[in-house]
Amino acid sequence: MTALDASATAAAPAPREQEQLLPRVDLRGRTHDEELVASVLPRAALDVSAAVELVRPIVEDVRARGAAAVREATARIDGIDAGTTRVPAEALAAALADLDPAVRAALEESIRRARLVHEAQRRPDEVVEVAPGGTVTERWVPVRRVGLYVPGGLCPLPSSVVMNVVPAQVAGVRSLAVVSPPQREHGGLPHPVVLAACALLGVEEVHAVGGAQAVAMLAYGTEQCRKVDMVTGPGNVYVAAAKRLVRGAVGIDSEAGPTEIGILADETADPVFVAADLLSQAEHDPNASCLLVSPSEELLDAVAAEVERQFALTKHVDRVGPALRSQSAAVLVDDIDAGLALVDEWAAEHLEVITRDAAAVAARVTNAGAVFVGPWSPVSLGDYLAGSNHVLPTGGTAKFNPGLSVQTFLRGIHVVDYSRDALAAVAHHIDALGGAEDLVAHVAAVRVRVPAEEAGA
Ligand SMILES: NC(=O)c1ccc[n+]([C@@H]2O[C@H](COP(=O)([O-])OP(=O)(O)OC[C@H]3O[C@@H](n4cnc5c(N)ncnc54)[C@H](O)[C@@H]3O)[C@@H](O)[C@H]2O)c1
Ligand SMILES: N[C@H](CO)Cc1c[nH]c[nH+]1
Ligand SMILES: [Zn+2]
Repeated sequence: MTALDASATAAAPAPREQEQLLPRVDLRGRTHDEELVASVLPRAALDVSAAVELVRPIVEDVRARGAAAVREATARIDGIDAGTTRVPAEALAAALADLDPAVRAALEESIRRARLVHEAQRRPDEVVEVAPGGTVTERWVPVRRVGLYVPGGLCPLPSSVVMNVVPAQVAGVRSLAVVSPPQREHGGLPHPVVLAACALLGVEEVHAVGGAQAVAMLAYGTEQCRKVDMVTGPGNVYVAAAKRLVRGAVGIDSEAGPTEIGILADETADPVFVAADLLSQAEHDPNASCLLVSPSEELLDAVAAEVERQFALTKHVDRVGPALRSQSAAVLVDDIDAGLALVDEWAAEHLEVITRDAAAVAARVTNAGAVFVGPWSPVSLGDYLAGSNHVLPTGGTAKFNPGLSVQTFLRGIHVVDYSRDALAAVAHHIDALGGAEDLVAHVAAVRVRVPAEEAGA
């Protein structure tokens, strides 16, 4: 019995038909708590936790044996055996020289808009004078060396070069290494548009390696790639699992795994737009997830018909079909408030709000990687050209993780600078707190500087 069958037995929703695209779930009259959402709205069967055990041997092998293990994993999984992962400088230059001018213009505009948004995220150092002679400065310092993952298994994503590299550069990261899966039809190098995007942004270090072996190579270093301090970027469930495994050895950004779209819509939404947006994100991965939530039965009916119609015309049916059948749903709710509670609990990577007063409804959303307001802000705009970042948390981690930003690459270091008088003014408090914790050496470290017998100390 599936989780959906079980929930149907326990209460209202009808059993899902596995063959149906975007199966319907009726949640009218139900409270949208965590348990209900987990049981009724599935995420992919192969989740990050399950994939961790699958990629652990790859990550451990790379840690132990370095470049030889990377090479063997790449040969076994990607079917490419190359002596080195490093992409030659000439290949980067050639990819840029050969880049289609229309794609170059689009990348340049995408970079320009992303820079505008990400430069606004830069934080100035804050100096706080806590007491006369006593300051604490928060100094924002970039991570020194980062590894940026650019997907390329099912389709190459040059737009993810922009989304990784722009915030890292704006943050002031000095050393960047981009990794992206080797492509058999391109001589074992990453896709030429990925290489061209790197060249356009001035990235010089690119490695032709993908999956868990790429993440492990960055995290532990090999003879061919110097260890990084942080790994960021989106990827499939194996990439997300590997990032979870290396966390601690390096920093990571959020778990930006298989794509998700949630749409909260009412009867004012155009079913053609809604269906197109669901398909647009389902085409990333058979493990992608799509959730439509509405109080309008008429809209759900119209979208169901549109999904069938557009599915018959779409290219990547091998990905869209499983995504829409296995971990997607169209959910009928009582009203927009109930819909908001549901999408907040699901915590989508992307959430579109296509309702009357969409901006006001969107302002009430608390859990989502990014929110898209009204009919003219589809997720595809954010994927490429809005200026927002498309590397976003998935699997419900939007409840506690933000998308990739300039802050991802910065650490706030507190710099404490007190004068003797400022220290003396609080020494009696340190006596009290150090005494309460029975940490006498802490108290002594202050009292050797400002003895208790001094007046005012
Ligand atoms: N959340 C986000 O911000 C975001 C953004 C863009 C893309 N994405 C997601 O990125 C993913 C891209 O996936 P992709 O597969 O096209 O490319 P990918 O580069 O993420 O993964 C490809 C690599 O996975 C490895 N791999 C494949 N099958 C494996 C297996 N069975 N065991 C171990 N390793 C295996 C291979 O080494 C391959 O090189 C999609 O899921 C997409 O939805 C997410
Ligand atoms: N929708 C993806 C994030 O989940 C990002 C992307 C890149 N290219 C197209 N789409
Ligand atoms: Zn997309």
